[in-house]
Amino acid sequence: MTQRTPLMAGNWKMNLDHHQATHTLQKLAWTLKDAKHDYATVEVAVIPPFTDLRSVQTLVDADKLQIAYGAQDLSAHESGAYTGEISPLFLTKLGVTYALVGHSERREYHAESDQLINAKVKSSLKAGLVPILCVGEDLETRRAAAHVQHTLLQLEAALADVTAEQVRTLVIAYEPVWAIGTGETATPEDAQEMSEAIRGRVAELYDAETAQAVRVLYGGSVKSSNVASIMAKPDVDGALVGGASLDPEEFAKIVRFQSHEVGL
Ligand SMILES: O=C(CO)COP(=O)(O)O
Repeated sequence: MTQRTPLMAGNWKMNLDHHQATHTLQKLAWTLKDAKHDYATVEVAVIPPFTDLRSVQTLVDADKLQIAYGAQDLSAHESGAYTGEISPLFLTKLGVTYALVGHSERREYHAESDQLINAKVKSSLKAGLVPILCVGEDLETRRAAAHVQHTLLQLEAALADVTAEQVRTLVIAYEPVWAIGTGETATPEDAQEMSEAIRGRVAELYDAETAQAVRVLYGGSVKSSNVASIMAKPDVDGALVGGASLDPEEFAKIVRFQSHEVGL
């Protein structure tokens, strides 16, 4: 069985300018250093706004930080007349590791279709970025008990023409829309049900080895007080954290969930 390294990724959304980003990242790095955090046991990533990425890169390089960083979105195209878009190649040039693809806020406010999300998954993989593919249902869909079917359809559409080899490197984030920024968290059982279903569908679409390699994160109101019980579930490999990742001490506690068994 493949050993999957847990990943804690902080999605800053449209918060923190490049000065604030530097301070926040510095504080996160110091807090984790003080706690003697072993990055080989739990990987850490921050996902700042585009305008912060160069400053983040400079700090990571200068202080030789082991914290990875990602982009919140990217273009499906490499270059050309696409005003306002960011090429995946520009991101790799900045040392970016991850790219969020299909976050629910992009799906909702920018009407991103499954087809576009599939194109972005492929453009990030082509550029050598690791997509963090976001899937998840809204409240209405959950109330209708159609959440598993809905989320797996999003998954399948996003993975069209993506090879098993590529999927093994992928991160999938299950983010139920009703739990994002609401303080409402899915139960650990909800997170496990969907993570297991996602892994099961990857096994059907590809093979068991691929399904064992892919990392599945949970996202939606994750805090230091609820992360440990969610991480205790066998198919949950980490968290995509919004609001709580803006506070470096709180985010460090989330990263260090193994050292404080809160909520278990
Ligand atoms: O959307 C999220 C992360 O991408 C979750 O946000 P919150 O942790 O603020 O609910």
